[in-house]
Amino acid sequence: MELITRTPTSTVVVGAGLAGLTAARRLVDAGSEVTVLEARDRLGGRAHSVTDSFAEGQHGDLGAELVLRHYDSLIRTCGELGVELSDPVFFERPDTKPDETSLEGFLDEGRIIVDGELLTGEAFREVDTEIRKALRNAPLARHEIFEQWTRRARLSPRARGALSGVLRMAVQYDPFQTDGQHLVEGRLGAVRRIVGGSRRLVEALARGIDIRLDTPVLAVRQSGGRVTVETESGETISADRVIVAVPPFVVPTLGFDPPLPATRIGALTSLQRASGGKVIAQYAEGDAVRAALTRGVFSDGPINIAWVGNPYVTQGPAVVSGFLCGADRQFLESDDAAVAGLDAVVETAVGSPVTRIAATRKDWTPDRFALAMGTTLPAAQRGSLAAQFAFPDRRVHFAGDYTVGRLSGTMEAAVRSGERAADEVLRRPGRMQLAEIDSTLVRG
Ligand SMILES: Cc1cc2nc3c(=O)[nH]c(=O)nc-3n(C[C@H](O)[C@H](O)[C@H](O)COP(=O)(O)OP(=O)(O)OC[C@H]3O[C@@H](n4cnc5c(N)ncnc54)[C@H](O)[C@@H]3O)c2cc1C
Repeated sequence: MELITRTPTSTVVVGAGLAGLTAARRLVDAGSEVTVLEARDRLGGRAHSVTDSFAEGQHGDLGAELVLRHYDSLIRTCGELGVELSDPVFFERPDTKPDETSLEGFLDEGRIIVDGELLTGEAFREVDTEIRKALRNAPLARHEIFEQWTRRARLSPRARGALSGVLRMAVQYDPFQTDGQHLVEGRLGAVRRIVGGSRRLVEALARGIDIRLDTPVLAVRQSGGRVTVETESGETISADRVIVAVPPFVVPTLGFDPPLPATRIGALTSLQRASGGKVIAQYAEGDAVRAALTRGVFSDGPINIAWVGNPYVTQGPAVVSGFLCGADRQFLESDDAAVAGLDAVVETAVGSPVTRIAATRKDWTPDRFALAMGTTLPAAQRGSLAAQFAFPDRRVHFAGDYTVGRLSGTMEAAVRSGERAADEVLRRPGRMQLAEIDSTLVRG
């Protein structure tokens, strides 16, 4: 049953990441009046491409980069906006068999570094055989923590080391925090990039939208059928609806009046944080680096994986992205340690010294507008958690990569959530489901 109501005409979107920009784009395209308030002096949030110090106009992505084959909404959006995607690269072995787990798909000669040694020949075969035997004889139980499984299955330190890099490909947690389910379900498959960096999508989404940068939001207040957003500088902006599209760990830093329900706060504060970020460097020996690292090289060190960030560039220097994730604060906090760590991974993979042209690094954990790289919702509860996070609170809607179940913590989740939040605002113009009446009209 539906009730005829006034069509919402104005919306404030808080946060100009992929979720907020997707929502704003959809609303503007539907003829709505939209204002986006963004805390930073730039767009994109955790989709952040940088070019400044790199030679030959190359870029690096300090945040989101890999576009997976099942990113349907993102791939469609790129198509609609004329944003080019690269050809795919396989990180897993392209010949991975249907009955192999994604973890087995990553077991590949010459692509895993343990204790500073690239596993090739007999050394690789030993580790490969041991891991496959362990998976067969003591299969990972559903939701068993990865570290627990390596002990139950009596893996040698070398095999554990090999897998500690591989497992952080799936989620950026430490082995003692990673649900083994993430490693056995699904496949990464072919991986594409946004040509020119994630900023190309960000710029295309933002075109023609009223966006105010350097405008951190302090509080969101609902009363009298309107929502008022208060900024840190004391400005207030009223609208029919608000879409809050900030990262999950930032939501508890905003004031909500009336306060958010206890269940939502409880769920938000229980989320696991993926700490860390990326170190990116450009190397002069482009061909050698491309040959060794285009499909990614795993390591048991703090840089768990490094890959060529611009594989569609086939000449000149190569840009390499290294993931810095986990609890090793020394690496997360020091430019020198992070860059030296990436150099070591690249040199080991290439097998000879390399010349670094430029480098940059970002740790997202202390960044007050992110407070982490992100989160992957726990496999066992992701459906219920995502439903809770996505549920509107009267006139306040929520978007962001944590409000989508299976793909939480990805660009695809951010885009899908933005579309969903915009549709909530636009839905059935002038009509409201009976179930929403209490929350949006009676209590609002
Ligand atoms: C290092 C790293 C690598 C990644 N790699 C990949 C990858 O390869 N593939 C992939 O799919 N995903 C990847 N991700 C995840 C991806 O970046 C995110 O899932 C996605 O960008 C999240 O978009 P979002 O809009 O939900 O959040 P965000 O991008 O974080 O956007 C939220 C916005 O809200 C703003 N904001 C925060 N607080 C306030 C406030 N008080 N007032 C106003 N604005 C505020 C922020 O500044 C930000 O712009 C990676 C992330 C990181 C950090």
